[in-house]
Amino acid sequence: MSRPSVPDDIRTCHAALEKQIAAWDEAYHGRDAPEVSDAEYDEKRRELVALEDRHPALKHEGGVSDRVGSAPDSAFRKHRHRVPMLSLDNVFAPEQFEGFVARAARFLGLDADATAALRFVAEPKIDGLSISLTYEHGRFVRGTTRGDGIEGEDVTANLRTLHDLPETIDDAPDVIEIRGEVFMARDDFFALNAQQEARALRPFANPRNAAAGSLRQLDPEITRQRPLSLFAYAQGYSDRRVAATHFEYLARLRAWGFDVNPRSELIAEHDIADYVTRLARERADLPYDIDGVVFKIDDIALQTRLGFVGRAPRWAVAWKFPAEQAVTRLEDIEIQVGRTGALTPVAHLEPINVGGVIVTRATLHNEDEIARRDVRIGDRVRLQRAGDVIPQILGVEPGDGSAERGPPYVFPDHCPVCGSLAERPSGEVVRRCTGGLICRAQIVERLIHMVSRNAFDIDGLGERSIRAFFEDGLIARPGDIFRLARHRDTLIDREGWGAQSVDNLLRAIDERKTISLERFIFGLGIRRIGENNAKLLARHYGSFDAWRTQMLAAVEPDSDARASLGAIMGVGAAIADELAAFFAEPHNVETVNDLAGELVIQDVERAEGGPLVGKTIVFTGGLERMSRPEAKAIAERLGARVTDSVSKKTDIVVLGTDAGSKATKAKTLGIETLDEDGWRALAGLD
Ligand SMILES: NC(=O)c1ccc[n+]([C@@H]2O[C@H](COP(=O)([O-])OP(=O)(O)OC[C@H]3O[C@@H](n4cnc5c(N)ncnc54)[C@H](O)[C@@H]3O)[C@@H](O)[C@H]2O)c1
Ligand SMILES: [Zn+2]
Repeated sequence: MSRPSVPDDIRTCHAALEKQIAAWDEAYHGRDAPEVSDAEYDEKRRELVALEDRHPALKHEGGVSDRVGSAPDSAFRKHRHRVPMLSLDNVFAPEQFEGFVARAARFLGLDADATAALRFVAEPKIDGLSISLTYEHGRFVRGTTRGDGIEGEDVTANLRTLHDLPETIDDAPDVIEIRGEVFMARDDFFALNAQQEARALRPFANPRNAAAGSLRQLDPEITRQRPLSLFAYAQGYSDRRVAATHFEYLARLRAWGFDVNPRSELIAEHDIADYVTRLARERADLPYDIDGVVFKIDDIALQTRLGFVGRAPRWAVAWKFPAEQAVTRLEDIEIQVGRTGALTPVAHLEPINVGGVIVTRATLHNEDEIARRDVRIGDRVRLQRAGDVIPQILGVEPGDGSAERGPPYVFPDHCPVCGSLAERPSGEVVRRCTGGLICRAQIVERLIHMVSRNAFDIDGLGERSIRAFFEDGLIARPGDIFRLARHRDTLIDREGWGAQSVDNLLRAIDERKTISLERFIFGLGIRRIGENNAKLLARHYGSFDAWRTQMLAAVEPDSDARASLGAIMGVGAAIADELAAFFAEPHNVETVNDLAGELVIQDVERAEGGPLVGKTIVFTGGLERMSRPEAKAIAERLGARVTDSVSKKTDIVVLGTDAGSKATKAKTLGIETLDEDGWRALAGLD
């Protein structure tokens, strides 16, 4: 039977969705730093599944719709689970739960009575990360994360730092995998975030990410300092059956010394809805965030027969709660000015409890959103907290008409901090203060950015200190941070400081006087120059002097320097323009020079004695992931000589697409050839 063909545009759309979701998965599961809200993520995933339902030919082996989590991080030792670690299918309403039961009954061939006799274990669905614990002869030997469900990361040493984890278990099978959830209680999470902020480190988006980020540390000592908890709730591999039912298994886990959620209950189908209602009511009072209930068919023999399909077991399902919402009064709209001058509206709310968290601030996104929802000061607004810390305003609650509303909100066209004009280029949603160099808000935000973790990473110099030092005139521009030692006496006299903490701070600053070029570039906080671009620039130019010389030359729009800047793969013309605009401003150049004068900026490691030193290399055919000029520049930087034609003196020929006669010639002469991936690997680019 031939497969129905899928129109090209649908295929393209499907591929784009897969690519986007895979990237978000990697950010969320791999780096514990989600790039979008769960709601936005779930919507795209639903779109993908709907598309594949309509066009089954789109489904393919290893496709995103069947995938769990993301691949293990290479920084950890990989470990293959004996039994895969899966995700769960979701239901949101009673009919959907009935559908789940009906599918299981059909699969097992159960009649109505047998179906009615099914028992389920209900467990709160905690938002953490699942882990697998292997015990051999009763001793804990290995702990792993879920990873992509097949292979996880070995985090044994980190898990050993958890108080709730039994080191030994009695009367256990020779080999058993016990599964559960590592999570962070809500109060612990807020305390950790406050600590992160005080130290100018990035706060975590939600307790799940905080738990995952804390467990997936290369240094177990960091994990030890993080308040992680563990609930055990499932079994993986076992060479001997330890219980006939899941509920008995939970009792067994308790006897072994694991924490098992005390709200786990054994119930019949007709009690399901009641359990959901009860737990939803208790939700805000629980010390941890939950996003639903997990229901598992209790009989383990039936579980085994049911097995799994795609990315989820057939014998369990997650009943997801809607995101927590509340209604409160919008007291004010504050306009915050960011590092790059962006004006961001923040809602000030009459304090309200949303799912156990007192909320006083929420995001209003941007000017257009406020207008679209016609949000006005004094309105009663509906807000939602969905896993993430910062709640969103969903809209205005309809009033009863008795109260008069305030006037429509007018977004300011001047910076509230420096009074400069705030412009909004056509096609952009963000309005920006044009005061750049005189805008105190931008100056302070840049300083805060500069000392942050991925830039200069100065221990003990957090947002609060920067603001205070700036207010008192101790720091006015970046270079001043490295001249703070001159104010040692003044600092010691400050409230809450003392000789010792000041000296610690000065030492921490001193340690950062030697800095890598990429951190230096990133630390400048130039718009659009994030860590990735900073790295690309550093690698490309190699030294601070080379970089600065080229940036100054690139100010001229038609210069070679501008063209080659834009040609760096991943940089592009728009970013090149941004850098040029930055260096066109004499004050910026002065600031950069002043800062650099205080520092030792390290050159990017040249591959001395690397695989390309002294080699003659020829590129032929088209490269997909970089331009030819860039490839040439990289090869030269790594010590190679790049020529146009293949001869006996050629050492390496890199074959792009449609390589043609040079490929043939290389073959006749017996010269080493590489494809693009091989070239990237040799150059250390991947
Ligand atoms: N914002 C983003 O960019 C982004 C990206 C990827 C995933 N996500 C979110 O992650 C979720 C999907 O992740 P998922 O695949 O881990 O699925 P899931 O969280 O919906 O369900 C499976 C997980 O539930 C957990 N769980 C908690 N209590 C349990 C219990 N008692 N028994 C069994 N399991 C229990 C386990 O860790 C298990 O792996 C979605 O909510 C999605 O929105 C968000
Ligand atoms: Zn301003």
